[in-house]
Amino acid sequence: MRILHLVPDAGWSLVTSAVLVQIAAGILPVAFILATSAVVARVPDAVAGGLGSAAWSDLRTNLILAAAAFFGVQLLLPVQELLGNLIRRRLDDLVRDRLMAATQASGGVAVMEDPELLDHVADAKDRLRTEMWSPGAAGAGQIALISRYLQTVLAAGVTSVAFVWWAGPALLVAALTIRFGYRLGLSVFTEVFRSTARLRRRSEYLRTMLLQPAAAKELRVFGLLPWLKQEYTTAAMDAAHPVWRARRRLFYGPYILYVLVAFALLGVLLTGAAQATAAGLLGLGGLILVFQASLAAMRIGGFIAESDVATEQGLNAYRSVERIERMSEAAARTTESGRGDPAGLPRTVLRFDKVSFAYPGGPPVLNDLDLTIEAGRSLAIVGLNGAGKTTLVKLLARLYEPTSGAITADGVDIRTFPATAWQRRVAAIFQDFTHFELPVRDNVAFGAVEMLTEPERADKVVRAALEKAGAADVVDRLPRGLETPLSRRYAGGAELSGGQWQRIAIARALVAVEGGASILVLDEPTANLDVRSEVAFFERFLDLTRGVTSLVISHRFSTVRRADRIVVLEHGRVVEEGTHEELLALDGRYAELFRLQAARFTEEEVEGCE
Ligand SMILES: Nc1ncnc2c1ncn2[C@@H]1O[C@H](COP(=O)(O)OP(=O)(O)OP(=O)(O)O)[C@@H](O)[C@H]1O
Repeated sequence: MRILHLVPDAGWSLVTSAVLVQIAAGILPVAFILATSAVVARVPDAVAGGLGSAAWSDLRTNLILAAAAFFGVQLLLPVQELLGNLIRRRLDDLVRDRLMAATQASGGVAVMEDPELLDHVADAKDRLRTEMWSPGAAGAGQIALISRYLQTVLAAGVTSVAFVWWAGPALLVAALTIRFGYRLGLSVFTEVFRSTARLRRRSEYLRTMLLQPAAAKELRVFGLLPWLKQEYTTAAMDAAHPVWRARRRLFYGPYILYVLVAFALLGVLLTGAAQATAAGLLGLGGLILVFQASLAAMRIGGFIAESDVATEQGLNAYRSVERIERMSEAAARTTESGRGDPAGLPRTVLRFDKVSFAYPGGPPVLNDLDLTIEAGRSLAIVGLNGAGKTTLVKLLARLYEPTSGAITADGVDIRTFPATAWQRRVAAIFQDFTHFELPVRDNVAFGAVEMLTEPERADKVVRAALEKAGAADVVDRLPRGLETPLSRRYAGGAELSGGQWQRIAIARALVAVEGGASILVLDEPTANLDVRSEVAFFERFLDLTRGVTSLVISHRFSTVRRADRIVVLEHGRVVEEGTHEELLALDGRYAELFRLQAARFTEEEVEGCE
């Protein structure tokens, strides 16, 4: 029923045409059986009457009818397939759109990291890619059943009329019982298959690692290829074994039952029909009719290639899509329900007020954190690995929501704005920022994507940002300038170094500021820049972003010391804050870390001079 509700979305005219064709495809085989039996019944009289007799012309008419029914069935086959394919494609396109809309419904990313959601996404994506087992194929498969059921009912009816009244009901009960038993087995099997989604996801990940260039360097340098192949084989077998076991358990037994019951019932019916013929109660044509119609009626008990697996697997994929929609809608209700407008904020201050946060199922990362970020000033955050610096920024960008406490902009809780609206205020370049395999222009203009609708302005702004980020000369050297795709996988594409990519990302952030973002976050912005470039960048950066609220996370003290204020994060709390000089004078954690790093640099310099 679930899938049937979806079917009309393929378009009424298409669905109506497909249903009509299916009805014809259900009637024609029974017409063929009737006509061929009539042919057999008329042969003795026609032979006796000779050419030109009434019996002969009767025989000819029935032969023509049988031939017409036969060719009708053959002609309808490609039409059934074509209409089925159209329905499948249309429905799959719609389901694909729904899947994409669902995964983008929330401004937060927590739901996208939920393993349950990821299993459902993997399952739905897999099934949509196969086409044979997709929700669309399930819709088309349901329609294909019309001809099968119609044929069964008509053929059973024929046996009742032509032989004994109970033959038809007996055939129907036997065939449908076997069919529903088989379908039940199929649905349990599909559930078993679905439950292996996580195992299949792991084996798919290992296979992708073997095939894609991302891990090619490490796999070779560390000699991981044999290990990975073994691991992939094990993972693939772990995913396959439960499916194979279920297949043996659920299908072989019912299939044998089907064959036995079909044989027994057909044996009784056909022996009865043969005896009736011998006794002169049923003609030769009647015997052939009962024989063919009984076989046709029982056929529905077996496997129906164009429908069975597709409907079960497609339905499961559709359930996954519905589950994703429910999970994403629930997430979006939390992140997008605010109605406020954050335009122009913050004018004075951003505040973390007793903010605590833990990733789902994980230990606390932030504990009652209080932090004040003055608007229009620069703030640096330092702390050891895992202290929660990036997490703090993710909360500020509303990629996650605090477990308790609140983040406010000029005193207004930022949850009163839709997350997607608030995110337009924030330009963040994360440590693991995305290397879009797209032209330089897009990579930079994505800071304010609406700019791409005005190519001339976009080019001007992009060039200016590249200049400021110190990446103009890198781009000038590229074969197609701003048009160069940043990946060797495309003709005329180029691969950039880590530091060059970082400059591109910084330019992206500057474009975002130009586009109206008022909070600029740079997480380890200079980690890939050499020391001289880093110093030059920061001097320029502070000038460029004057008046913008900027947050910089860095392990390099040469970077953070230039910020207006510095906070030290430890165990999910701010443990020290002040200017570089104040924190040194405090002689606490910051001073200790600074001295450690300074000592290392001094040693390196001394060694370098020796
Ligand atoms: N998506 C995530 N899901 C679950 N746990 C996470 C996630 N991201 C980070 N963590 C955990 O949260 C803690 C803080 O991580 P975070 O990235 O905020 O630290 P950080 O201070 O930025 O560290 P680094 O200096 O190494 O970048 C770590 O223990 C990490 O394992």
